[in-house]
Amino acid sequence: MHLKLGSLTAVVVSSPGIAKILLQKHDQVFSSRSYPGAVHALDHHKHSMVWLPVNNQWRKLRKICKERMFSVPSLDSSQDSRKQRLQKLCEYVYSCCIDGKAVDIGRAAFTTSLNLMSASLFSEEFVSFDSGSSEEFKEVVWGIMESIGRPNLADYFPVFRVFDPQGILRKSTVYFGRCFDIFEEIIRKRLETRGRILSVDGTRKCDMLEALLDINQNNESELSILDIKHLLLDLFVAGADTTSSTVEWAMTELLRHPSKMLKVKNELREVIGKDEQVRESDISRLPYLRAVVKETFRLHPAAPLLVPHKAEEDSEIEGYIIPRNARILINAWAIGRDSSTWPDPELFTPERFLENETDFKGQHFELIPFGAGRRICPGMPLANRMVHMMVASLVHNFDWELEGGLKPEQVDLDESFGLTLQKTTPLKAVPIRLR
Ligand SMILES: CC(C)C1=CCC2=C(CC[C@H]3C(C)(C)CCC[C@]23C)C1
Repeated sequence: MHLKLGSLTAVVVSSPGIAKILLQKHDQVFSSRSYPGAVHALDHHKHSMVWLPVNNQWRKLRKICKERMFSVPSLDSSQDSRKQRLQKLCEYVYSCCIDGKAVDIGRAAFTTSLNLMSASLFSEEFVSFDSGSSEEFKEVVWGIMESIGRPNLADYFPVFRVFDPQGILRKSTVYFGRCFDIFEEIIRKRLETRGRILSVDGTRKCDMLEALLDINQNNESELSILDIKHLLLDLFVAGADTTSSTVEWAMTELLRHPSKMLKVKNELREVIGKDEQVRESDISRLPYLRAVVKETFRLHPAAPLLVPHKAEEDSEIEGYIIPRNARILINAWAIGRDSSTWPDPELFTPERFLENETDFKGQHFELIPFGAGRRICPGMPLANRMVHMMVASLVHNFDWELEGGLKPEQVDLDESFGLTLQKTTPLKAVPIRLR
């Protein structure tokens, strides 16, 4: 589809075949980014792995993510601190259970996602479920999502850019600045303790910040402290709301289909054991849980149009002319509901993934919630663990009743699209203690 958005030309791709051509076969021409004006805040576009074109700086950041932060050994080493944060989620849900209070699944998952990210990055807790302590960080990330998510007139009519008519650039600059202040404090404290620990060879933390500071301390030109702050900003914005909205959609679909909820519960009870907790290494032994997550990614991709690509030069694809500088939107949402690819696309049927090996890791273009090709989401390995572990913990440790005696078929699937695909009415469910 070709859209004229003000002075911007957009091309929307809604079929797996064309997505494969743009993201894999001809990915050189299409692997740059077309980005919203807000990304200029604090010159983020000059440092951000998400928004940089494919150049040496971009390759360097991707290499650090792949080898030092999201590799299996690196993720395994921060597994225990994530486990503690999941324990906190279960304690919070348990407290609601005792009070007979409903849980806002999306909000609880957002807090947990932030804590799982900060556990992996800094091995420390960031936000708590009740308001108050470091609520500020939650508010900052929320604010960034909100300000970037809103359509910006200046993006479609560049002549307005200098006026910043909706104040989006100004707000983003304030939010980014507050984020950087928080990161600066964490980095300063860590550099101090690192100095002491290295001298008395105490137990160093094994989190991603250690890996980043190792690189920075060895070769400042390789990765500056400023680069680290921009990278942390990308990771939190990319990893928090996307993970929590996916968990909320998964729980929504399971509450709409009690028989599927029961199948996940039974699989967890058989494989893990009634009184045991799920571990990240168990995920590969839980095929039905994995099928539920894949079906959630198919119907409710957190970034329905992925991250906008840009055509570097005029090109012809399957007879269509894509003009230079066109904004390319890959419609992962439509691809996941394409009736010529998926039988009964509207039905939530995880069973469809039990017969075949279709996966979401970028090989199968009919399921690309993380994108594909060289710009595929670098955080996918961590996202994969967080989503499976949050759904498994909520389902394995509690039974759930819909608030206000709502019937499963009454749970609505309305979507509101900000930056990520939000559920319009937050999912509220009452936890019933199993044991
Ligand atoms: C402006 C910066 C902080 C920023 C980084 C990453 C992102 C931003 C907005 C859109 C957002 C999603 C597409 C929802 C998921 C991946 C990360 C990304 C692309 C905003």
